[in-house]
Amino acid sequence: MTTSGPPTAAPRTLVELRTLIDAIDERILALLNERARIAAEVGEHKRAAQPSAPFHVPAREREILARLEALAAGPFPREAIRPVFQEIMSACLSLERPLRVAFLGPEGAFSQQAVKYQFGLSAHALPQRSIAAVFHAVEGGQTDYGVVPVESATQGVVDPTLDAFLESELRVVAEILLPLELALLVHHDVDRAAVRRVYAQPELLRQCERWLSANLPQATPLVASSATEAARLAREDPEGAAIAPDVAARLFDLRIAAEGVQDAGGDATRFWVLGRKPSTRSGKDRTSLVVSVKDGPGVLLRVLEPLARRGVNLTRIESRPTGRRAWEYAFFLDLEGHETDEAVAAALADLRAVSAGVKLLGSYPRAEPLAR
Ligand SMILES: O=C(O)C(=O)C[C@]1(C(=O)O)C=C[C@@H](O)C=C1
Repeated sequence: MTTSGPPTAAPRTLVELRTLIDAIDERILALLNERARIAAEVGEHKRAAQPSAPFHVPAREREILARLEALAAGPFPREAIRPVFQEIMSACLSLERPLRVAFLGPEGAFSQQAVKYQFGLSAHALPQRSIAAVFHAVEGGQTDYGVVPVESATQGVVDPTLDAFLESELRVVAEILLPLELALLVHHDVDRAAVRRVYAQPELLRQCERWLSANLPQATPLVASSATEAARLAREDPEGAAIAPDVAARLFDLRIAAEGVQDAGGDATRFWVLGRKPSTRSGKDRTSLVVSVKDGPGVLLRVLEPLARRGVNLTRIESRPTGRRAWEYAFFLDLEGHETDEAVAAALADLRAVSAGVKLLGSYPRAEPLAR
């Protein structure tokens, strides 16, 4: 039997398809240049109209990202929209005035990954020696923002961050949740089988135990003080390797021999972004605060009761001595909602009435954990 009908188009060849992609990329690039010219003009406008107006406008960026994600119709993956446009906005902003962000160094530390994730590659990330130094850089205006860990897989709750807040007027303006992504870093010319020693920070070593015994049974694990120190030690040991974030490979001229070497999934590090001005309401916010109380019977109840009464959801509570007065304790709380929400504002007023003091650390958009 013969079939008749319109001839079906022959599938396009690989060369044809790549030629089409080249032409589309050129159109995208032309559009990016057009966007960048407009952003530079926005910058001139800000400089002329209101010299003190912020160049970085997180609320506008969130609005752009939310609008584009809502428009997602595929096949371009929805989850790729945020990183692509975050990078575009970071690059456009660098034409207005590059953002300066202090982070807990050294170069290659997890906090630097958090800076890259939140502010894009065009931001100037400036490493600081301590959490206190990050606070000082933002307080003194040397940087626009600071990024510090607040709960980490390696340290649990990061005490110096919470303690620094007791003495600072800075605000938490955003939170960042990064999955713990660890890599095995080796020398360029060395095969994984030739590794004799693996350097790692103790908690990171614990997180990779099963992977190491299955994949590098011949290597002796050795403890380092940090992930970057592990990479430095591996660099100096011809038969050494390190467990570290992959960014450390470039900094220490090592090769990524394996990625995702941690055993358990879903472990995330939480960072706070410090700023000088409060963050505006996004509708999906978290509020962090410190409540100081004199020790005595029922103190915890006194702190929790106003929240329960106002229907405010508590997502975390930590207690520690304030170090200022004997038997004075500080409770660090995370609540759902923004400080300007009616229920949260009422609960804060109630807390002020029943405690020795309430210090608001900030209300900021809640971050969802990133998919691996
Ligand atoms: O709308 C602005 O105020 C801009 O500066 C433009 C722009 C963007 O690229 O869209 C850049 C940086 C700001 O953080 C927000 C948005």
